[in-house]
Amino acid sequence: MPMEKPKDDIIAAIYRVIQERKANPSESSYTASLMAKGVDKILKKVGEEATEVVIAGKGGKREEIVYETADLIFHNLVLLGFYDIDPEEVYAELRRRFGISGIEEKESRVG
Ligand SMILES: N=c1c2ncn([C@@H]3O[C@H](COP(=O)(O)OP(=O)(O)OP(=O)(O)O)[C@@H](O)[C@H]3O)c2ncn1[C@@H]1O[C@H](COP(=O)(O)O)[C@@H](O)[C@H]1O
Repeated sequence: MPMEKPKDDIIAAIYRVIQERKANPSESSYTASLMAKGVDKILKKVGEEATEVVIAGKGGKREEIVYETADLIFHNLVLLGFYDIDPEEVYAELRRRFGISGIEEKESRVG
């Protein structure tokens, strides 16, 4: 039976599926196969997908930028899943930065 499409936080929903695939791997799961290959394979995919975002960005086609960005976000979520880092931790970091100018933040860094 196909999974019901989540109506709210798609990132949280995908992360839950990733954690479920990690805990209960099956042969039909791409996520499980990636996890089984280890972190270097996940990192390779993140690198490839990031490069594809760059190529799509150069091409300027909205549809391709959206498609490749979705691939990159998904593979980033697999990396977070590998280390059991909940996307909420990334949201919290983004919330902490909210309203702080990037230039100001860089100047305030020590070292
Ligand atoms: N969002 C995604 C998602 N985005 C991309 N992909 C897969 O990522 C892969 C990347 O494609 P590529 O052509 O770059 O890679 P490839 O050639 O297949 O792989 P390599 O040979 O490079 O290892 C494809 O198999 C895509 O289907 C995804 N696979 C899964 N999800 C989500 O994860 C859920 C669980 O998926 P399974 O683990 O497969 O059940 C799904 O319901 C989706 O919500």
